[in-house]
Amino acid sequence: MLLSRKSLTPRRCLYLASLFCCLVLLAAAHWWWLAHLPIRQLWMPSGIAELLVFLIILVTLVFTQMVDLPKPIYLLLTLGFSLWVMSAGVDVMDEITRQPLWLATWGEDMVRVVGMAITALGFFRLLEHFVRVQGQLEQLAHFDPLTQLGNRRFFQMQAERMQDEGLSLLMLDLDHFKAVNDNLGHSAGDAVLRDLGALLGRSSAPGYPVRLGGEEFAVLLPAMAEDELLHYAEALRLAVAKRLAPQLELTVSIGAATLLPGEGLDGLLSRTDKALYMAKHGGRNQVALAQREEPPLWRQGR
Ligand SMILES: Nc1nc2c(ncn2[C@@H]2O[C@H](COP(=O)(O)OP(=O)(O)OP(=O)(O)O)[C@@H](O)[C@H]2O)c(=O)[nH]1
Repeated sequence: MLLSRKSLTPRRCLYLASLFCCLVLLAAAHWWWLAHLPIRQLWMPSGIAELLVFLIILVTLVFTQMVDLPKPIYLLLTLGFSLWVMSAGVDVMDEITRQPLWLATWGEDMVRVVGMAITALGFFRLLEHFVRVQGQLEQLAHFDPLTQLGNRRFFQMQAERMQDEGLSLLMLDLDHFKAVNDNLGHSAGDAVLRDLGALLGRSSAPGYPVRLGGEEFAVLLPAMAEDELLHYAEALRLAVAKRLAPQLELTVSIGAATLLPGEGLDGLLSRTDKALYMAKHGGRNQVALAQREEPPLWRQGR
């Protein structure tokens, strides 16, 4: 929850209590020291409007104390609202008793201008903070933290976006990756996945490489003819065999498919997945092209 009483720490309560005391002192000063000046009516429309302004700023200040904000933003908003609420208090008092000019000028106008300026600065900082946090959330929601590639959600969004124009899909799965983890440890396995992500990022233009999960990756491509798609996938397979941790001699199996007329994304995914399965069971380190009715065409890569 945005507003939480937990944020209202004893220190913040003490601060609010001090501010309340200042406001009471301000009212008392007007009552006793300025009582000789002509008394005005608070219950005129302008008086009620000023009372409302005072209350709105006061309530906003209290709410500010109930939100967990970065400290510099919290301090700016609290200082700005405090000055502003004091000036609004002086403004309300002005409706009860006439004030000397110095008080109306310095206690009201100047303090209000400074308070509003500091509050505005606090709000700019707050907006900057929200935009930054929004970017971070977007990154977390759509990108895989290990490889920095898009994740499954990004894949789904991007595939839906490209669907109308037609699209081709490659699904890639590292061969015998478990052995890397088992022999060299999980962090070595992570490093391999990171390197594969970087390699796909460099080699997948004009496609969108994503990590679907584990050691399974995909590349979304604009629709390609079968020959072209095979050629592209083959180049990617060779790039992995040649450049991904050469000392480990890692390879990748690839399933490839192009969206057929009237076919949905689920159909495309299922065909590509089957083609990948066939590539694995055909001996790995190869590309298999999926077709609608017929069994996959094989392309031996060794
Ligand atoms: N280091 C690391 N390993 C992962 C991650 N996600 C999944 N794995 C590992 O990936 C391995 C996948 O193993 P398998 O499904 O047996 O596949 P494989 O060993 O590549 O064998 P084939 O796919 O049949 O060639 C498992 O050991 C998982 O623990 C990850 O984020 N980091």
